[in-house]
Amino acid sequence: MKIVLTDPVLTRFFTAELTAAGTDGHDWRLMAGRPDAEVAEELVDADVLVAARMTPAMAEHAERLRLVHVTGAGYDRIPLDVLAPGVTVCNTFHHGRSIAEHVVMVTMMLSRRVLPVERRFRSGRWESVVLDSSVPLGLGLAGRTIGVIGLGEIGRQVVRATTALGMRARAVRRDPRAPLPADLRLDRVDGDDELDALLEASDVVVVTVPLSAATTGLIDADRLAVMRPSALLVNVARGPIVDEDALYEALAQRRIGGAALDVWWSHPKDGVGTRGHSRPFHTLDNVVLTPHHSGHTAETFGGRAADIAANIGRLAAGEPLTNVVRAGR
Ligand SMILES: NC(=O)C1=CN([C@@H]2O[C@H](COP(=O)(O)OP(=O)(O)OC[C@H]3O[C@@H](n4cnc5c(N)ncnc54)[C@H](O)[C@@H]3O)[C@@H](O)[C@H]2O)C=CC1
Ligand SMILES: O=C(O)C(=O)CO
Repeated sequence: MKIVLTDPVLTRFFTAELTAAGTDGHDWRLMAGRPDAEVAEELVDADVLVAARMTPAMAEHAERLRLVHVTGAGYDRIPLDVLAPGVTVCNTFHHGRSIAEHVVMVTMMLSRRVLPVERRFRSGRWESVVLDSSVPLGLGLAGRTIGVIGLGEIGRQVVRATTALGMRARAVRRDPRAPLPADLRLDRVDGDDELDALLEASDVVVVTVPLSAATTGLIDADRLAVMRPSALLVNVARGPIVDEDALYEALAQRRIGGAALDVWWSHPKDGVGTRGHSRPFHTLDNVVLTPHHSGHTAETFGGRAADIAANIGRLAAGEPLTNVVRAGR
């Protein structure tokens, strides 16, 4: 099979793992960082694309394609409506713990004012930041409430990690009655129509739902207005789930306590700029900003490479694939 790989992280660290595990002998084309037009040309006679993103032009001309293996969980950047009906789309997981650890880290950075304290200390000022009336006193996490929007791979690991620190957790999910693992210590699980109640009650709100028509702009000005003035918003899912202008205004006017943003409204490859945002979030001191970095660990990518290799082996052997998000007809 001809397999086109465009994911730069998998290419850098896991090419050997991908090309082993029952997939030897295939014709791998490593195209990370190459222009979209070149990738599209390479896909004309390819069997498999392993990628985080695919343009409609790539999909239009990929006539031999049988499988698009997304290298992450979200497949919002795969043009399902343009892909031929025979193409199967699979995704991968293994990121839940790494992202939950990131959520704990950035929540603590915000609640304990790590960035302003560290910046002052670097500039040679030892005196306690708490004596500066412009910097609110740090807050501990134990006993505070974390509100998790979505209870999939990430949401569940966030609940496990934060309740282990003594936080109280509540969540909204589409079907609040569906069974959940018994070890999840949740005070309350509501349907997604109870989102406002979660926002009102939470000290930390974590966004972990996929991007879809239903979740675009889910956290808008009205929803931000419901949040507590000290509340922190952590978005590790996708940028457009939160309204960019409304969030910037809420942070700049200190109507919420702070935000940790790992995901953005635009992506460098889309040609919209390299910061991922059009409002100056990088000038605010109540934010922690990371470039889609929350899942970047050896554990995440090692697990993903193994899953993708195994699925390619199954495809070659004519066996059923795992993690199918759209079955080719
Ligand atoms: N920052 C990063 O590096 C990463 C970001 N992501 C993003 O996070 C999203 C979630 O990832 P996982 O938890 O692994 O996916 P998942 O598929 O395991 O869980 C998503 C959950 O959200 C629920 N959901 C969907 N719409 C909802 C709504 N309107 N209200 C409440 N719940 C809703 C689903 O039923 C599901 O339980 C992905 O789709 C992706 O966009 C995923 C992995 C890494
Ligand atoms: O898995 C995903 O959806 C990501 O965003 C990147 O790992």
